[in-house]
Amino acid sequence: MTLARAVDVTRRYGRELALAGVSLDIKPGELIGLLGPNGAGKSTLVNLLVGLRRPSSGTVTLFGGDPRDPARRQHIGLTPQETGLPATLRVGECVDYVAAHFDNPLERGEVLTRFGLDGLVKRQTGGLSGGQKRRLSVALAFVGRPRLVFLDEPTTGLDVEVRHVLWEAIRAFHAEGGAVLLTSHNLEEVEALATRVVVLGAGRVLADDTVPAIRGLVGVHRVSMASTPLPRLRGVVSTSESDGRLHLLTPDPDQLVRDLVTATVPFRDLEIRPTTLEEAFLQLTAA
Ligand SMILES: Nc1ncnc2c1ncn2[C@@H]1O[C@H](COP(=O)(O)OP(=O)(O)OP(=O)(O)O)[C@@H](O)[C@H]1O
Repeated sequence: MTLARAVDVTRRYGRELALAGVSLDIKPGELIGLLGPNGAGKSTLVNLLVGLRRPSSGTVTLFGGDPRDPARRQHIGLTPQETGLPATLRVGECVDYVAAHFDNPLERGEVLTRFGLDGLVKRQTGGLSGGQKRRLSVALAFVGRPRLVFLDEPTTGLDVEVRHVLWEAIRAFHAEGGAVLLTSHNLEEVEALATRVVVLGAGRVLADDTVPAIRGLVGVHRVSMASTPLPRLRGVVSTSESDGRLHLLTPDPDQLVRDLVTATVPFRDLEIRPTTLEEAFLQLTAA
């Protein structure tokens, strides 16, 4: 069963082609990280899936029907990239207002506890900090007990502590069986949360797989060491230096280590690890 589906979707804004033939299925229990550089088309894809915009061609379905049908939207939650909260409304009133749109909403107290907003129930939203406002905006997506939640850059601009509160709430929803599509520029976030990663670049899907598989697509390892300058070595695709250590990317780390030994390079503290999602992402989107 598919919760949301885009089939060969394009979307134009005038001459701008924001999506150029994108297909995506979201199934129950998935937590999908939608990654891509600025302007890749992430928000456009989210807006099509939730029925805020229509595709120029291709089809989009939500719970098997038209995403613009309010009955289909009863089962989704959404936090757009930019949200506004009525400044004079209190936090508790905001939750109650959203809850009034649903048949079986979460308890107000439960929503506030999950998102670390206890104690703010009587505070007007205009007086909240940026992090508190964002937590409330994300919390409101969960009020109607959705089956599928769309979060467009939920943690951008938040400090580590607040980000982790949101991560825990998203994880708890997912653990209870909820599905999530999350766009993010924070690769650590996608690596920490997502069961599946979709990489968009210039309006196309560049990769769609698990985090380890996306890393594997790039097929390089990072070999790091403390060392004096190195001789030329075979198979090194990039070299960088930080904190007195050299970092080499190579598809064959075993051969590289053999070559280092043969060349009697005086290395120390050798470390070999698979590519991070960030390294894979940079290579995929640079192509
Ligand atoms: N309302 C609009 N009118 C005209 N062009 C638009 C509109 N919305 C988006 N675009 C263009 O479509 C392309 C995709 O934009 P979109 O916002 O979907 O990308 P994104 O991946 O979400 O970017 P970001 O990470 O910066 O939020 C961009 O080139 C953008 O300028």
